[in-house]
Amino acid sequence: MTAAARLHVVAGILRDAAGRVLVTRRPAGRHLEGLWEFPGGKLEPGEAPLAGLARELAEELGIQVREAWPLIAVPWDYPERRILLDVWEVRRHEGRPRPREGQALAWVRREALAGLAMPPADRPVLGALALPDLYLVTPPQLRDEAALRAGLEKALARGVRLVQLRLPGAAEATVRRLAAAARTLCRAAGARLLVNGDPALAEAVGADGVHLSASWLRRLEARPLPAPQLVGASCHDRAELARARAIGADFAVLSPVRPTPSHPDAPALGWSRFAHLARGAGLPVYALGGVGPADLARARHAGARGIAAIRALWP
Ligand SMILES: Nc1nc2c([nH]c(=O)n2[C@@H]2O[C@H](COP(=O)(O)OP(=O)(O)OP(=O)(O)O)[C@@H](O)[C@H]2O)c(=O)[nH]1
Ligand SMILES: [Mg+2]
Repeated sequence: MTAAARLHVVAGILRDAAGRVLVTRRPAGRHLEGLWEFPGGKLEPGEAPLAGLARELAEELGIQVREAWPLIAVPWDYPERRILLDVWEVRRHEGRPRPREGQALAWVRREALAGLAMPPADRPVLGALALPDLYLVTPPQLRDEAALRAGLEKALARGVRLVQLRLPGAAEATVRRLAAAARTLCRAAGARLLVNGDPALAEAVGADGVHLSASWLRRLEARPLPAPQLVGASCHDRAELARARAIGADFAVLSPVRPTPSHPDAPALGWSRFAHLARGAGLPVYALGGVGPADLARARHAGARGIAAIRALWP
């Protein structure tokens, strides 16, 4: 069966002023009855996803969607049906959500969603929601511990919550020393630290996970570290994204979106190619390569989970 044969389901993430997320409970007598879900439903034939989302949320909640961007599209096979769960974050809407179909409705803190009984297809959606918008990658030539501390402290103070320590060509002792320093700072700020390279080394230094280079990604048959440790992967094309999803990576970084001084010869994807690849990836994708925080809205409309950067995020 091809992707086109899947039942295309659109669902929306709505937040209240306190940042809590809206979930509704599937009524008795329907598929997966009694489970909590994100409001939404099946697309009608020929309907565009955003139009379908607006229709479903008007029908179920009585609200008007004004702006939304894609979060993640999860292909999922239930024994009785195959779906593409296409989840959007609603940025702006009008009206206060009311249960128009007799369904129970609850606003839940993002951290508490994992404790709800939700359909299994929603697991990757919770993973995407738990990731931050910005992903800092440390500068490749960095070897000095004081410089690392100074840069990291500033970046963390500015709100960075996910950091990749990337030290290409560094000796293992250097990786261990710098990772220990970075780990202390990241922990104190509530940020997660991933180490680029060998998963065993990332685990040994007490990082929160590993970031796989494309060559590590090629070598692995399965996810190298169990959850809740994070596994990220560097990807440049559709095949690498498919591999990242196949081994169960938590997210991918897709590059280069734009030409960068560090990789002047690598052909840039551009936003439309990025959007095309990110859309079908089935896992959260960060945009990397000549992008910065100023590109966040554009990246999110193109289906990115967020932006990853060295220069634009390193103070
Ligand atoms: N809306 C929504 N549907 C989900 C989620 N997760 C998930 O697996 N689904 C599945 O996607 C499909 C949603 O379509 P729907 O809401 O129109 O469900 P339905 O078949 O009960 O509707 P119907 O009674 O009108 O035919 C169902 O199979 C549902 O189990 C989710 O978070 N939100
Ligand atoms: Mg529905």
